[in-house]
Parts: sequence; structure tokens; C-alpha cells
Amino acid sequence: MTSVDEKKIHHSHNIWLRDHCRCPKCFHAITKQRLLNTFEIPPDIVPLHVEPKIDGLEVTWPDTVPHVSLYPWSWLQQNSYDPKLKSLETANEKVLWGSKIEKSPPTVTYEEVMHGDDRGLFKWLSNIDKFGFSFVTSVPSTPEATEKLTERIGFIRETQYGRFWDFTANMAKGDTAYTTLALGAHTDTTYFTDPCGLQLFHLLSHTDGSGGASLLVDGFYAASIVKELHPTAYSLLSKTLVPAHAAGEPSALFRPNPSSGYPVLGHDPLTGELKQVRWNNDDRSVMSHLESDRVEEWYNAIRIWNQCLTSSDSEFWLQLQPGTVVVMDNHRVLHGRSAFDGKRRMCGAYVGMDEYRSKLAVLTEKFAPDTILRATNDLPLVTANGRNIWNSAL
Ligand SMILES: C[N+](C)(C)CCCC[C@H](N)C(=O)O
Ligand SMILES: O=C(O)CCC(=O)C(=O)O
Ligand SMILES: [Fe+2]
Repeated sequence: MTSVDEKKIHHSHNIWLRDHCRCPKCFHAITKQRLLNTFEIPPDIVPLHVEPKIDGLEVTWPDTVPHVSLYPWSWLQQNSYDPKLKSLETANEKVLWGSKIEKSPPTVTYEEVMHGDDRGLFKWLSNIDKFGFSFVTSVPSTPEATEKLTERIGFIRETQYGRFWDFTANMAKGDTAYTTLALGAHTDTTYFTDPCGLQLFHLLSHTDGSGGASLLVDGFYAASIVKELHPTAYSLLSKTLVPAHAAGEPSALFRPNPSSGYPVLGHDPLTGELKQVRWNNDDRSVMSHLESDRVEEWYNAIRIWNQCLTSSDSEFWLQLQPGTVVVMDNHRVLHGRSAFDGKRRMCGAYVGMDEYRSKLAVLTEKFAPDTILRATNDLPLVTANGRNIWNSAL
């Protein structure tokens, strides 16, 4: 590579570095928003001086008055891109589970969550982060207490079903959830641009009848089996777009959606990691853009998917009781119920994924900062990325 190319590459690092200055003039210390005008940085900016300091890389930039930036080593390590160093993710490993989770399901008590110093709330959200769901026991069996419990996580996400729902099988809304029918394993609001993050249920009462058991399935566990045993089906479930509007349109629930659809299995575009399961076969709308030679393999793929979801190895059936709340990550864990008769009253709510994740992040910082793997100062003095910048600047 000629020195001109090298110079060009190093310049691109320089503008990136200048744009990411975290000094109080360039970056609002409280709101964490950029104050600097990116577009006033000369594209070929080169530092006047670069010096490694104990707590970071100090770079002096040409300006009417030279501008000094300090980039902490941990910040450089965390945000390096050339090469991308080990990403310092929180040690939030996922524990995939099948029916055996019934032996020791993740649980916290109402007392832990509602009182004390948020440690109990952190335990609750950590359960959800790790297992995709958690029970909360000894909850007063009232909608009011359940709503207050939900709000410990974040504000409730209102939808066309209302804010905090308290429902029975009375068709109050145009949806089979408001009937006595069985519902197969599904995630909710698959027809939204951004399906709800958490879903919380509390069975308040069930009289003069039976049935209405609840089903939980770890969609990440089921997907791992499909990936292992049926890679072609897995790839189809990851690529084929399911149009995102509610079944039975145009009904009250019809929500014309700008996108042409979303896959059943959503992956992180950068890491390729499975990030979201989006599946409700009852709500699945018209598959209006399958290529004709894809129809058969699409149905083979969802048949395999359904087999994994409904296998006795995947299904965790439980009978909710008044006093026990279940909350799940609606991007990972599917839920369902068996048919029932009699009078059954269920309440609950949705919380947005961003509200849940930001609450978890704040609590992780407070109670388990060490799980946010930070670079220590005894890391190599400059990161590979830093070295590029350093060399180019010298
Ligand atoms: C009762 N509750 C509001 C929780 C759900 C209403 C039904 C939601 C719809 N079938 C879906 O799966 O998104
Ligand atoms: O009635 C239940 O147990 C759950 C029904 C359901 O899937 C829902 O309300 O989203
Ligand atoms: Fe549902």
C-alpha cells in the first residue's frame, strides 16, 4: 500500500477521533449529546501533537486555539474498530432452557422488587436478561398492585388494547385473547414496527371452570435446535419476510405498516447473533410476496419451527395462580394458553424494550459494574486503533 493510501487511511482515523472528543465543549457531560459541529472539522485534520498519558491518549488538534482531547484507554478499547477489539459486552450470558426449567424457574418476591434499594429490581431484570422471563411471587392479587409492580421497570406501553389491561373472555377487543380459545406459542404485537419488549401477566381469578394453563417457550432454545438440525429451514426463517400487519385485516387491528415485513428470526446485522423471535401464526398476515418456488419450502420451514416450539422438550406448561406474576421478554420467549371455560380474569401490561434495557443498564452499572468488562489501565498502552492514530499523527 503506497504511503498516500496509508496517509488517507490514517486521516480517516483522525477525523473519527476529533469527532468523538468527549471534552465538555464537544460533548454535553450530562445529556451525553454531541455539541461539536462534525461538519466544521477539516476532513484532512491531523493532530499537532499526540501523547499517551496515564489515563488515556492526549491529542492536541489545530484550531484557532489548539484543542486538547483526552481519550481514556478504556474508551478507546471499547470503541476500537480497526481492528474491532474484544467487544466489552456485559457478561450477560443467556441461559437457554426447555421444559426442565420448571424445576427451578427464575423467581423473585414482590417484597424484594418493591422495597429496598433496587437490588431486588436488579435481580428481577437480570433474571429476564438471562432466562427471558421471571416469576414474581407474593404479589397482592389486584390490578393496582400489578400495575405498580410493572411500573418499577418503566412506563407502561399503551397500545390499541389500552394501557394496563384487565381482561376476560368477553371479546372486549377484536382478538382471540378475549375468548376462551387455546392459543399456541406466540409472541405479541408481531405486526408492530417494534413489537413490545416485555409482557407481564397476572391471573387474578378463574372460577366455575377449568383449563387456561399458561405456556412458555424459549424461542432462542427452539431456534438453536432448528439451527443445529435444520440449517436450511433456519436460514429461511431468518430471511423470509412476514408482512407486518395483523391477521384478519382490515379489522380494528389493521395497522398498515411501511415495511414489507420482518423475518421470524431476527439477527444483529453486525454480530449475526439471534436477537429477536417474532412469531404468531394466528396473527400472521397474508404471505403476499413469496416467490412461487419458495412456497413449499416456506411451509416446510415453519412446520419444522412449529414442531420445535411444540415439542414436549421445549414447552414449559404452568398454571398461574393469583399472587404470582410472570413477565417475559417478548422478543425471545413465546407464550400461549390452553382452552378454558368458566370466568377467567387476567391482567397485565407491555413495557417497551428500550425502557426495560435502559433500566437494566442503569442497575447493572450500580450493582454489577464489574460485569461490564472494562479495560484496565494495564492494557497495552495504546490500542491497535490508537497505534494507527498515534503513528499517523507523529
Ligand atoms: C390481551 N393482550 C392485550 C395482552 C393481548 C391482545 C392480543 C394481542 C395479539 N393477538 C398479539 O398477539 O399481539
Ligand atoms: O390469556 C392468556 O393466558 C394469555 C393470552 C395472550 O396470549 C395474550 O393476552 O397476549
Ligand atoms: Fe399473547
